[in-house]
Amino acid sequence: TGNPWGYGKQDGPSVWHKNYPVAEGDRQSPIDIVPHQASHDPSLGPIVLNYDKCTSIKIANNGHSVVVEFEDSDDRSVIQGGPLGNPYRLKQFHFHWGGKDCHGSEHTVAGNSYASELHLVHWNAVKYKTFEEAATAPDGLAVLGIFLETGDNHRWLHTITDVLYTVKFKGSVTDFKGFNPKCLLPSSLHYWTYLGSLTTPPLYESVTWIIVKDPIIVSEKQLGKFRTLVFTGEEEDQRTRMENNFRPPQPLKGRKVRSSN
Ligand SMILES: Cc1cc(C)cc(S(N)(=O)=O)c1
Ligand SMILES: [Zn+2]
Repeated sequence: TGNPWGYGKQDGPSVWHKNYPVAEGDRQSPIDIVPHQASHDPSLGPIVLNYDKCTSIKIANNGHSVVVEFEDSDDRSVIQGGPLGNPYRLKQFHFHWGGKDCHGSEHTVAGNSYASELHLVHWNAVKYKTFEEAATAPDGLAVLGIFLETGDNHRWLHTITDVLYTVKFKGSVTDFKGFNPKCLLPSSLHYWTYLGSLTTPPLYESVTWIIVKDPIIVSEKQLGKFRTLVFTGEEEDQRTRMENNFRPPQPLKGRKVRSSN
């Protein structure tokens, strides 16, 4: 029941390649985004989110992050436009964060980290029958990345931080209905986009990344509540705080990053 991988010295990003050789592949994520090297592509239209009918189901601690899962048996909540050739269905969202505010995001911008990064994960249900199948296809997933910066209190994030105590331990799950993640987006959806991978094992190279340029602002107190989660299960004697669950930037290997504008 041990963890096959983690974020520690012995099982962290620097050794993932031993069990997951794709870790050294040509389209790995995250990356450092250098704004002035991103090519502005006028053909890149706006990102369109249709989340009004989204159905959140539960919130869970999977031993790596805190995840909110959605009903994805039909096209009730999709992302489309931008670099995407068809609509992609919302499946879940989760976060990555640091032990201190100076780091925690996965993508960096001109070498700078944010305190946290929100990932809204979508899958190509037009071309693939299941999420699992899409997750192994080069055009299978689309992940919308939103940076979190500390400052004022975020007026809606409390809906999530108020229930984190119920999913403190790995394997815990709580009902979480009626949450629309649209409330976690910044006003402008200008973005960078590039072809990459899942940022945790199995690191499949199946993600079209759409990284929103503007961060959302959350308070240090709100972010601190994420750090009360633990990587370990209730039955384990270890209580390892869940923090620094981010992979550092990976080599670009000649990839182009495009900018919406
Ligand atoms: C393993 C894994 C699964 C999912 C759905 C999403 C990711 S990520 N962090 O690339 O968004 C990783
Ligand atoms: Zn993620």
